[in-house]
Amino acid sequence: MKYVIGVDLGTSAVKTLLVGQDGSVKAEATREYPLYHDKTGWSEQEPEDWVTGTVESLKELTAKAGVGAEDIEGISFSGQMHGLVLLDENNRPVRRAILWNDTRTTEQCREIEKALGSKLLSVTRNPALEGFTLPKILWVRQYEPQTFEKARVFVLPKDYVRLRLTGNTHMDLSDAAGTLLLDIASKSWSKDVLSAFDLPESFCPPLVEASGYVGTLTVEAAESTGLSGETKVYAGGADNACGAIGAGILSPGVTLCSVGTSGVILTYEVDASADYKGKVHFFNHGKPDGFYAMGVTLGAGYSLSWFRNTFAKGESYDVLLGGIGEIAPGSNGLLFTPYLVGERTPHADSVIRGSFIGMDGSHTRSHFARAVLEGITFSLNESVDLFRKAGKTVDKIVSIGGGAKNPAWLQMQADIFNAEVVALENEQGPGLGAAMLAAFGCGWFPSLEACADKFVKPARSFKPDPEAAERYAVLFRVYQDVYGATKPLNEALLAYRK
Ligand SMILES: Nc1ncnc2c1ncn2[C@@H]1O[C@H](COP(=O)(O)OP(=O)(O)O)[C@@H](O)[C@H]1O
Ligand SMILES: O=C(CO)[C@@H](O)[C@H](O)COP(=O)(O)O
Repeated sequence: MKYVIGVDLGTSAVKTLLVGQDGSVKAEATREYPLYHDKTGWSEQEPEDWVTGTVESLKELTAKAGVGAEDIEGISFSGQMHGLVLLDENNRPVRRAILWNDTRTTEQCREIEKALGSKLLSVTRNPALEGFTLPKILWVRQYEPQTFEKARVFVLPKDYVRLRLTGNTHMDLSDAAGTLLLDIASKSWSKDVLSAFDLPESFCPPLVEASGYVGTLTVEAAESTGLSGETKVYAGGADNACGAIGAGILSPGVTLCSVGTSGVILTYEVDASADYKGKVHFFNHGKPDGFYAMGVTLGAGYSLSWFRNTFAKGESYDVLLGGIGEIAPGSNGLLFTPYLVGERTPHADSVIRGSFIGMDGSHTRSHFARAVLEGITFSLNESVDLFRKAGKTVDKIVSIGGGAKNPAWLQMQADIFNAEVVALENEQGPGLGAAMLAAFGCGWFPSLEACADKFVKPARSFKPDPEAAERYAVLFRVYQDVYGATKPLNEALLAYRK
């Protein structure tokens, strides 16, 4: 049998999947890497850590798969979006990458709004948010001019890893869509945006489709990963575009819920005509000519990993969450908002922070753990609510990402979203989506849809429990009030953050 590899360069770790022509996952490997928060609101990673992690993970994957290197035909990538990697004339990073969940750029966002006016939404189809790439470029130019002086081109996280494996620089459209530099509808770098900020077109890498062929592995990359130098490399896409592909969301109808470090509610859009007035993100899909709209919770899986690392260091998620099934919906009056790094949808707010409301002496660690999951899911439900109010039917949701590993959380999602939630055989949607881009690129299937018929394998379905859904519908309104009530308090606390 022939195989392809999907590499998912996430925020917490890189995950690699070896997938056979029949869609079966033959082997998996993963490597974690650190996240640096040197100041409040800052979030950075070392691009070299991504490369080392990817190479080691691929090496483990090829070693344990027991498959001949010549049988692995293609490889593609899924990557955390928006992260700025500035490269010098020798393609070396000039500083650490500034990530999607870094919110230092509020000042630059206001500058972008002022300079572009209505073009911001009509061309880039998105508002200026701290997490996007252009504000980060402007921040480095303003605050680190000597560093910026060395930069010749910018790329996004997975593009840097692919560059190191192939020697070639590219960016795919689905990831370019999250930079605020792309004309989304015409699929080209926007001359208007580039000239407004005096950036040369050479600062942007050549654009390709997510399934576009971009070369083969270098001799060194083949040697260090155990792959063949003949393995074909396909560009890959933004992790949410790949998550959508890996969940089979290639036409309207089914919605995606992804809980990785961030959390996402995503719907397919057939063309660029939908107008959400900037309330949700609007990006190019990894399927050629497709689009998607999505709401984002900045600290979804991150809230749970923070909770575990702070209060149950070294414990597995399964042990930490073991007791939540015995607690009724509502966590005995304990409510959590997951604003640990600020929020995006529906409140684009870099100052807001999280809270536990309603603590009393009866609450155990399991109540807190359940409240964290409920708060994350309520935040995602704000996006579900927004799509429903915009006229979309949200009655079936495919759930992927690390958060989809826990069945109690999947049931909670069904109850809070009041929709059927479907989990797949393998929760690694973005990695599978990347493998599908390689399979499609290799010509195994005439379309991504045909590939999805074979590769996307629904495993379990969770239906809303009417009583729990009703209880949550009432509590959701209380959750929604917490933002407004805690906003002035957080603004007052800002002076105390380092
Ligand atoms: N067994 C589990 N049960 C519940 N949640 C989990 C489990 N394992 C991981 N997670 C959640 O998934 C997150 C990681 O998801 P992942 O999709 O790997 O993220 P990323 O792509 O951002 O690296 C963790 O931060 C955690 O919140
Ligand atoms: O910023 C966004 C989307 O706009 C995030 O969804 C990132 O793409 C990171 O994803 P994960 O690491 O959580 O998968």
